Amino acid sequence: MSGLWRNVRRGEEQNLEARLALQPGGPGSGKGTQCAKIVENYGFTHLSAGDLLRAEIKSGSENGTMISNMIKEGKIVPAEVTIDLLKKAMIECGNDRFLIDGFPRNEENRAAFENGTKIEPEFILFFDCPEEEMEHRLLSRNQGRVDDNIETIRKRFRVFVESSLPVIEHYNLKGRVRRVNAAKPIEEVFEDVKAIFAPFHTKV
Ligand SMILES: Nc1ncnc2c1ncn2[C@@H]1O[C@H](COP(=O)(O)OP(=O)(O)O)[C@@H](O)[C@H]1O
Ligand SMILES: Nc1ccn([C@@H]2O[C@H](COP(=O)(O)OP(=O)(O)O)[C@@H](O)[C@H]2O)c(=O)n1
Ligand SMILES: [Mg+2]
Repeated sequence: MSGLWRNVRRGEEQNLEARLALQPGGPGSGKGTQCAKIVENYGFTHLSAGDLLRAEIKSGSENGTMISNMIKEGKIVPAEVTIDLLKKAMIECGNDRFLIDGFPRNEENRAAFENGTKIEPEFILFFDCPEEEMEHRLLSRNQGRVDDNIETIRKRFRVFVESSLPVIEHYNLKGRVRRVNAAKPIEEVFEDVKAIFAPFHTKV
């Protein structure tokens, strides 16, 4: 599917042919874990919105402090910042199939992305997992993340319910959501994920 990016800074337009799967599931539902397995088996490039934002903080960019504060508070970073990073990553990687993890997380993310690209996602992969299980996983993740503490985790859960679930419902009404029971062991979740990705064939 073709989309048109407008590069605001340079006043240029760039064509981007892309097929997208979006993954807005809850914090700790296993998005990153399953994306890594999908990439091993199918020809998708995994882009994690959270990883791109954390890399932007590390790079010392002018937005770094703002992004860092938002992440510590479990808040959603303004869409233009995240979309700019996604856009760059999509253009640079040269692939045309993307699995975008942790996005869109709210209505602003969704509307800005769709209006900016005119690309309709092929499907939305929704990892459904009880909060209790997600909390347990996040507290045992051990990646040194500033937001994996109980206080921020509770805020992230609230943001998920108030802002991300309505986006999933929006796509559900369009028949685009593929729900996966993410409360099972990793390999069992992947069995269900494989059934969804099977039409995209194995990586060549
Ligand atoms: N199905 C699963 N069962 C148990 N633990 C899991 C499962 N999927 C992921 N995990 C673990 O839970 C933590 C969060 O997983 P991650 O993939 O980072 O989730 P997300 O990206 O959705 O926040 C990690 O430590 C991961 O190893
Ligand atoms: N689309 C996005 C994705 C992440 N984020 C920020 O980055 C944080 C971590 O996102 P993440 O996807 O890496 O977190 P997990 O769900 O993987 O635990 C979020 O809590 C937000 O503060 C954002 O602002 N906008
Ligand atoms: Mg993640």
